[in-house]
Amino acid sequence: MSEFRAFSAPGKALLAGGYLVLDPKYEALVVGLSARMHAVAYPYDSLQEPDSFEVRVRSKQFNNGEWLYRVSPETGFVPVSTSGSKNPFIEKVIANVFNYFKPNMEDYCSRNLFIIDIFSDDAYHSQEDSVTKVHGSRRLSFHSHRIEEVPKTGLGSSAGLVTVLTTALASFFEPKLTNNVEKYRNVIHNLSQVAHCQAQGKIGSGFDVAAAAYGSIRYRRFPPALISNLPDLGSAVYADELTHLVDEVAWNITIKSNHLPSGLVLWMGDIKSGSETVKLVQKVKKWYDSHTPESLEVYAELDHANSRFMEGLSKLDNLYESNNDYCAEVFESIEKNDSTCQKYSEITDVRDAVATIRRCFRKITEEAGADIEPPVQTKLLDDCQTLKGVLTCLIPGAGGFDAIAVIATQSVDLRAQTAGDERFSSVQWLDVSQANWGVGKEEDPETYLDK
Ligand SMILES: Nc1ncnc2c1ncn2[C@@H]1O[C@H](COP(=O)(O)OP(=O)(O)O)[C@@H](O)[C@H]1O
Ligand SMILES: C[C@@](O)(CCOP(=O)(O)OP(=O)(O)O)CC(=O)O
Repeated sequence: MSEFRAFSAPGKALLAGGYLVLDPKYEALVVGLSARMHAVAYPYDSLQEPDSFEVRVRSKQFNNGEWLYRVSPETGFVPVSTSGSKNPFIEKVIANVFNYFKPNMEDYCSRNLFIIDIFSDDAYHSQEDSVTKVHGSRRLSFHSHRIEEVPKTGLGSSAGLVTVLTTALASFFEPKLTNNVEKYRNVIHNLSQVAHCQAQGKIGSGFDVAAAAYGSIRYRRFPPALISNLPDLGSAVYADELTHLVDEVAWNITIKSNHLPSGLVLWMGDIKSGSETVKLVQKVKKWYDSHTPESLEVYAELDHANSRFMEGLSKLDNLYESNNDYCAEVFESIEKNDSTCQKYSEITDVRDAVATIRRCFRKITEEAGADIEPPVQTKLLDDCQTLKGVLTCLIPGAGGFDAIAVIATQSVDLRAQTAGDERFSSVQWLDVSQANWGVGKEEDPETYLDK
């Protein structure tokens, strides 16, 4: 592939299945978000030295946002940084894409320099200390700090980066990929899961990478051993083992396309407080292991409530598609958010399921000492629940202090409804909503190019 091409991958919000999704027994609901990570691949260029590849990844929105890595067949495509700065996510993507495609130097001797630009939409990061500039024909935020120093909003920037960079890098080796990402989606997903786990140094559930690859989905995880059993990068068998895992091994993963009800919109509130997911996961695991069989019962209740939540959303989606008089009554009731809501099981089923989920998470919060739904978030969610147009609201993902997710009717404007209301002073509503499609080609790559 020799012309400019661009790709993007969505962010994520885990709406049901936090913690349980770490166990393949349980299914989760993760929604793709309109905030996307973008990658622009430039035509091949050539290095003076014909015995290795150089991959240059530039993130111009961030200070020192450039990473140069050299790889060669002789060293098992182990990336060597030639720019001084390192980015583990970029490094592992390069390592795995090259080990999967195993290019030989003869085929690429005059096209062994790959240049890729990365862009991230505003919602992924705090906009403090940034300026908005027109780049190409896009308005982007440019930060005065390094990417590692810019506060995040937890929308899955690393999962989106790994997935979109895997896609862009693979497009240098597979010419047909650019115009048919769908055909290579599974390969992109598998390579991205491996790279993301290796870069993070841990094997999470992978829901975030799955959402970046496939969009809004119902998700059941892959067995961690698939990745932990891989040999060390650089070993003589790594490339073959990786290819076997990506192409031939059954991952036993569940990825079912899903979406929020058409008549409803997802609002994400950023609370500008941090949450340490790794520490929360450790505390919950310790609680789970030390409180059996009660903890198993809590998980079973959570799983049942998660399923009822997902089914309730599907029922509302079908109702909205029916577009009949009863549908109008139900959605008008959500708009009013008054006592009439009690008349409609389509509303009460979803709210009862979320109430059970929240109650179980508060129980774990108390018993495990893990702030999944701490009291300040309970108060905020209870206040959100009273707002016009709100169907339900919850703490996404691992929970904590940093975010809330609200599902509301299309016409509602939570910014206007909460402006000046002290109860919501800690909330910054992100300019993001649900977007159901995964990694894909962008039709207008020239819009990323600064003339
Ligand atoms: N636009 C970007 N350019 C380069 N690296 C990025 C970019 N966005 C995210 N990253 C990488 O991902 C890391 C953040 O990943 P992580 O801590 O998992 O946050 P998140 O929850 O947003 O995925 C950053 O420190 C950086 O290494
Ligand atoms: C606890 C989890 O099940 C979900 C964490 O969801 P978040 O969306 O909170 O994840 P981060 O963005 O990494 O903080 C861990 C997992 O599934 O890997």
